[in-house]
Amino acid sequence: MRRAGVKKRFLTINKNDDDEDERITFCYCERGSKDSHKPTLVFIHGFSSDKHTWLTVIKNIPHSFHCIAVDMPGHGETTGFSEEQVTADNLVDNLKLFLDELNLNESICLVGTSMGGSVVAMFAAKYPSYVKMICVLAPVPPGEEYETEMIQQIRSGTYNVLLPETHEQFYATADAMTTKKLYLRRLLANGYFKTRLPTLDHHKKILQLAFENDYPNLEQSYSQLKDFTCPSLIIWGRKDQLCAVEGAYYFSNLIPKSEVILFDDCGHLITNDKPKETAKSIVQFLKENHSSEEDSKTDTNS
Ligand SMILES: CCCCCCCCCCCCCCCC(=O)OC(CO)CO
Repeated sequence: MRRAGVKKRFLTINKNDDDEDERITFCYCERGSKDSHKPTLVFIHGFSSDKHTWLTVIKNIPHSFHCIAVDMPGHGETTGFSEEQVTADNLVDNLKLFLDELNLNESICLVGTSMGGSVVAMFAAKYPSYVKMICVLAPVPPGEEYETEMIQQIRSGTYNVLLPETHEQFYATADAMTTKKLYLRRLLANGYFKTRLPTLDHHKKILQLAFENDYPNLEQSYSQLKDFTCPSLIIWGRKDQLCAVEGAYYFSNLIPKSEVILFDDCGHLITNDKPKETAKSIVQFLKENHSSEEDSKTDTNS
């Protein structure tokens, strides 16, 4: 792998022994191993992105933390899904399968960005016992109240800032999504047009279906978070043009034990614009919330 200590792994799951079509292979990056004293950090990327988006953050997290960044169905090197299967419900349930297979079913901190943040929020609403804490970075807020011009343009088919097709559009996307030039350089270096253009139609289809089927139900899908009692960290960039920063307060009003951090000079791609600050915020949040619980355990034992 590109960074020291981070290994790339594959995990195949047979959902149905009699049917090869129901075999899925997750690809993920892992650093360290499970530690009974600390929650494992599991990272979920956004739409048309992949596990590598987290490397900038993970490299700023102390090595004592077990970290996993997984490619979600329909993305990266995870295989075995058709576009129609990449729905919010499926992403949530397949994430559960993945975690079950790795025995990570009670003490994780689930971290997600953008569409991945939405998946994390829905996962916590549906399977609260799996998580100790969640951290969402600019998840998609529900409804027209929070709808930005960019979301409107994507939804109406006028212009899709998330899937640039020409160099000109690519620069416009970089300008709109990030305050740092790094994003641009990294993607160009990786050959954006070589790696992304072949998947363009595939991602167009996934996004179109998400807007048709999942977007109208977001409020409903998030609603159970009102009973979610685990500590939740909400991170947003003040210069986010895609998911309105006011969404941070939608989530903090919904989730009982939540905390908001807003970054100045930060666009929608938080892992690109504020990798160090994001890592620092997550680690501090983990320490504050996890150690207090350990302390109280020690107190009752003594
Ligand atoms: C298929 C599951 C549906 C889940 C629920 C979400 C439903 C609404 C999706 C539409 C809104 C899409 C905006 C996402 C932006 C994003 O993810 O940005 C990436 C860069 O492209 C950041 O890394």
